[in-house]
Amino acid sequence: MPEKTLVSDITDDVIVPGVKKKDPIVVAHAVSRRFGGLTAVDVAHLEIPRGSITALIGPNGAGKTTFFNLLTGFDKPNTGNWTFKGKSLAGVPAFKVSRMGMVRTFQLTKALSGMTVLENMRLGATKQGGENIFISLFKPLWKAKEDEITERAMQLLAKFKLDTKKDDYASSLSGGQKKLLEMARALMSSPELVMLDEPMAGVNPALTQSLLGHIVNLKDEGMTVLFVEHDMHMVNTIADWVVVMAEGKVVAEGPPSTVMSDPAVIDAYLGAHHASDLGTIEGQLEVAEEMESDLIRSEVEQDAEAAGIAVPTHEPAHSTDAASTPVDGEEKK
Ligand SMILES: Nc1ncnc2c1ncn2[C@@H]1O[C@H](COP(=O)(O)OP(=O)(O)OP(=O)(O)O)[C@@H](O)[C@H]1O
Repeated sequence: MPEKTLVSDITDDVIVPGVKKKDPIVVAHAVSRRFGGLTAVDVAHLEIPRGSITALIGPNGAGKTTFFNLLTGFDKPNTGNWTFKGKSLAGVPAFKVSRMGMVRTFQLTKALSGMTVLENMRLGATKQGGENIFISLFKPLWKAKEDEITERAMQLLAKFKLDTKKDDYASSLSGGQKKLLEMARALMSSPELVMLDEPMAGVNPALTQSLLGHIVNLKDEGMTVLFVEHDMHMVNTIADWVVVMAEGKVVAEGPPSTVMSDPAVIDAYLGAHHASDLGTIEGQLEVAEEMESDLIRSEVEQDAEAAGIAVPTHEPAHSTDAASTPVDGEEKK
């Protein structure tokens, strides 16, 4: 079990959606994005705590990926502003955002299939020598820069156990290995905030533990992590803080233990009209069966175990078994 950041290190305020953090790395305010008549994102206020692991959860279509796209400059909002390390990022294009230390991965990996693993890594390096006209004129200067980039790439590949695959085409990697490559590539720019969109989706169970370990390591190395995930076991295990979105809005936030049993969160997943009494273990078990997902499951399991009630097993909404592993990393978003 990774060491969790104390709630008192994150905030001293009463925990409500939009609560102020002691040391926020991102502060978003009044951010909205509409697609025709649909408001996909409508975040009144959200602060992401520095040096912690924050999970962004919510039902399908809640606006999580769209919010990621906005923060990282891959999409433009209709309204709002946000800062990263105190600097305004609204209107800053994606490549500049990553240079400023905020990088992201995608729900379906964007490893370039026709390039080798090492070439993919080298693309992740920012401020390459060839981009500077002065440096590009002097071979010793750009050669030294190139060597430095390759060395860093090889160090990261070794860490992610992909070094023996450096000359393989990215297309030959499994879904999980592509996720690892994407994470390793994101680290080429030495970011301060790493944003991961569904890091566990399509990953073979054999690699999930390794991926979890790598995410926890990012925090141990001083980085802030923000990740979107449907796998509630993962959220419970590694997140210090959980933000819940529904219909574009932040409906709840807090430490995993309280958020998972918050009726507003259960409503967000199930709709407001369900009969189960969430105040009882039996009621929680009914909800767990009804929603057919992992939400609140680990909480319920712990409570049920304590009360000696058997918990029926089920597949998570977003299966992580090998059968669901994408053949190739072609992106949907
Ligand atoms: N480019 C687009 N054009 C039109 N509608 C879009 C576009 N992108 C997203 N949407 C809509 O915006 C809403 C939010 O989508 P988004 O992908 O952000 O949700 P999500 O919470 O990431 O969902 P999931 O968990 O399924 O990935 C959805 O209703 C989606 O259909």
